[in-house]
Amino acid sequence: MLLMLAIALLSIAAICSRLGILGWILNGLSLHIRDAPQVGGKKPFPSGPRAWPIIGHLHLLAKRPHQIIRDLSGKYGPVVGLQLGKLRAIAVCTPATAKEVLFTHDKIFANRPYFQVNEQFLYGRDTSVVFTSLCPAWRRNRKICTIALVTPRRMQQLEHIRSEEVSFLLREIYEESQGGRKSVELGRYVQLMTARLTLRMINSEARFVPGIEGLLEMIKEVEHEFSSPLIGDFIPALSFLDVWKKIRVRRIHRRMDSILSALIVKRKQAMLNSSSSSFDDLLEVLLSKEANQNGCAGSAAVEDALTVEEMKAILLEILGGGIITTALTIEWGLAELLKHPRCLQRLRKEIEEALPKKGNDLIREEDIANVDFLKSVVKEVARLHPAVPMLVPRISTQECEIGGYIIPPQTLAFVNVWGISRDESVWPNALQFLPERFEGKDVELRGQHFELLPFGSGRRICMGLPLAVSMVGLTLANLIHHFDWQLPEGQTPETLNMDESNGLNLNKAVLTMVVPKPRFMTTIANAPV
Ligand code: HEM
Repeated sequence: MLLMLAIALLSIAAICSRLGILGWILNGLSLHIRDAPQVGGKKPFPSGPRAWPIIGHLHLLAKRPHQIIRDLSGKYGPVVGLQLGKLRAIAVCTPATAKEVLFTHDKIFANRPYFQVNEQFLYGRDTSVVFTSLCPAWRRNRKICTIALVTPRRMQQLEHIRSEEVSFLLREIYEESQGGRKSVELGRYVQLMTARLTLRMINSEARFVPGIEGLLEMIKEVEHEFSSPLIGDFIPALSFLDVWKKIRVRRIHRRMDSILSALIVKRKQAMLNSSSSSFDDLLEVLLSKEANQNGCAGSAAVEDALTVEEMKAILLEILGGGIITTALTIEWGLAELLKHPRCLQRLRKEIEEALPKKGNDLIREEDIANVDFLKSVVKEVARLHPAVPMLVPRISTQECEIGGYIIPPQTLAFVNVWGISRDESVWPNALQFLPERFEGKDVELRGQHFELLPFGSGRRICMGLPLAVSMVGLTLANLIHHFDWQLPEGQTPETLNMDESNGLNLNKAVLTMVVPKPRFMTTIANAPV
């Protein structure tokens, strides 16, 4: 995981300590990052736990770092200081310090750190959105994607795709469970749905493209590699340990590249063949900005033109950024509702009361726009199970002050939104699933409330937020309206496993197996394929 380095070094350490050598040396050499004396009332750098020689705290990030950082913050306070090989880092763990990073010093922390894996997957530096530094290319790419995918107007235009995909999900679950006779792995079908949806927004012709399972698996492989930077990024002298990972990344990248290249070539051909038709998707928008030999795109300025590599990098990030995160949130959401049948019943009742004609039709977004309890459920799921628990890391460009500490430039910053959500002093009964806590409260997911930040905040806030929130609400509403959910034999709501597994995203450790008993046979049987 995050650091193969830690594993490699720990294995070396394990072997050596068996020989009785290294354990002794490391123990003697380990450092404590301590509060240095205050200068003018400010403290130079936040304290942290003992750092190992060379690797510092890299080993702490190897497994569920958000949990480890939360525990450390209990001991070291709202800002934990870390040393990750050659890089200094802070992890902020309270709404006030998160606000300082994401709002007060938004511009200073609006850059992403550079890792070699990103450069390899994304065809160079600053080619896309998520891992691009704060530069004109980032602004341009983010604007292109926002306009093509998630402005209010675009959300409205693409509503039919979201509905069709939810409808298809209902039918697929129905069929796979043989009409409610056997259990299904919910997360898998939800991931396939979000994958199909994203692919259709990128390529409107992709509706019946086979091989979505293969693409999903590849995206998971890409994400897995992204989640563990190379050792050389932190300790250049040890970059020889990266050799296998580099080979693996090159292989996956080549496979992914051939898919993206084929997509672009096919579309260019289709655009040549049909001068009039409009594809109305992200691919079309990107290709309309393709740079010609002079580096321009039609009449657009040079800086507005995109190279083919930039297009592929953007496509890869949109595929990688939205599919798993949205699916995980839906899966955690249904699992919480199954664990809390009272909430499920209340939600079902309030949805049904809001429907224009009760019965078996697919629920549309407009039907549930005013169901406040659904909004509360979505917020509560995102609070307890933020799919990206420590946001995407930022890096500072100037010296600034966080939590009374002076933070030098080039410091990595993690915002532990998972930890903030589970802090009893911020959220009473923090570990309980209580959607009611949002009733009558003006707390939204859009990054203005620093106690609730599953999508981040500031200029680097999640670009896909409106899409993600709509899909989570729409899917949960339809799943509980169209099915009665039973747990497989021997399981009860109380024993439903809610453990987290390891990884960049907040995956469930144990698959959610459920038996969906259809409530209205006709809708599901007639759902479009
Ligand atoms: C429940 C689903 C999702 C969650 C929890 C989520 C979460 C996040 C988080 C935490 C960030 C980093 C924010 C920060 O650094 O402050 C982010 C960035 C981003 N997300 Fe999402 N995301 C989700 C869905 C999506 C979807 C559906 C898309 C695209 C269609 C998307 C596209 C992006 C992009 C492009 C960025 C980079 C923004 C930038 O750096 O300027 N996300 N997301």
